[in-house]
Amino acid sequence: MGTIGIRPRFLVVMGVSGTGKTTIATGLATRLGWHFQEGDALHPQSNVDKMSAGQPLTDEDRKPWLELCRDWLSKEIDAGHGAVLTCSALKRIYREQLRRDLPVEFIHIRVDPKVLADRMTHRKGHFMPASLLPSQLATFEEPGEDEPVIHVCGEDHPDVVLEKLIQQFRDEENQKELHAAVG
Ligand SMILES: Nc1ncnc2c1ncn2[C@@H]1O[C@H](COP(=O)(O)OP(=O)(O)O)[C@@H](O)[C@H]1O
Ligand SMILES: O=C(O)[C@H](O)[C@@H](O)[C@H](O)[C@H](O)COP(=O)(O)O
Repeated sequence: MGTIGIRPRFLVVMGVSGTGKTTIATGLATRLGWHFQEGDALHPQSNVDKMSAGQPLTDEDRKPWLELCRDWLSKEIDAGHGAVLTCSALKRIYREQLRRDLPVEFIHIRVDPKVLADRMTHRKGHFMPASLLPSQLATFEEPGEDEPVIHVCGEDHPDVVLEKLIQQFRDEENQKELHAAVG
């Protein structure tokens, strides 16, 4: 158990560009004392150059990047330390690649596209241009019920999102303890 009674989890905070992945993932890592990795920092330079030039990535571009993301998760799982990674994880096959043989869960942040466009236009110091938002939205595949995904509303204040998530983690721990005691 961690310092506030929550077992280590291995989370990918996902969603299209501008949904607040970095904001939520760093908030969770800070509050829970877990390790954090910015998925954007694992992109090969060729991917960053492509996105900076306003070109969307292809499946082939994303494959080696997703493998680096999975490697990071795998190392954290071996170490047994709670961990949070940001990664757009737009398609089901990408999410399958990330969690292949690993107990990885996703937190999907939903935000209205109009709000996203506004956020991306005002965000400073980031390589991702707002012009790539339509291709992000077109590529995105809504996670299925069979995928290990928690959905959150990214239009709430980040503190509200974080409180709800941590409460959900606590509730799940309590349910497990109850089942163990009864069963
Ligand atoms: N819940 C939120 N409400 C309002 N603005 C937000 C929220 N989450 C993030 N932002 C802002 O939106 C922009 C994108 O957030 P960021 O965390 O970088 O998203 P992502 O990592 O998904 O691209 C930033 O300027 C950030 O401050
Ligand atoms: O798969 C992709 O097309 C990219 O990973 C993309 O989804 C990601 O969003 C960018 O790296 C920009 O970074 P932000 O998501 O932080 O805006």
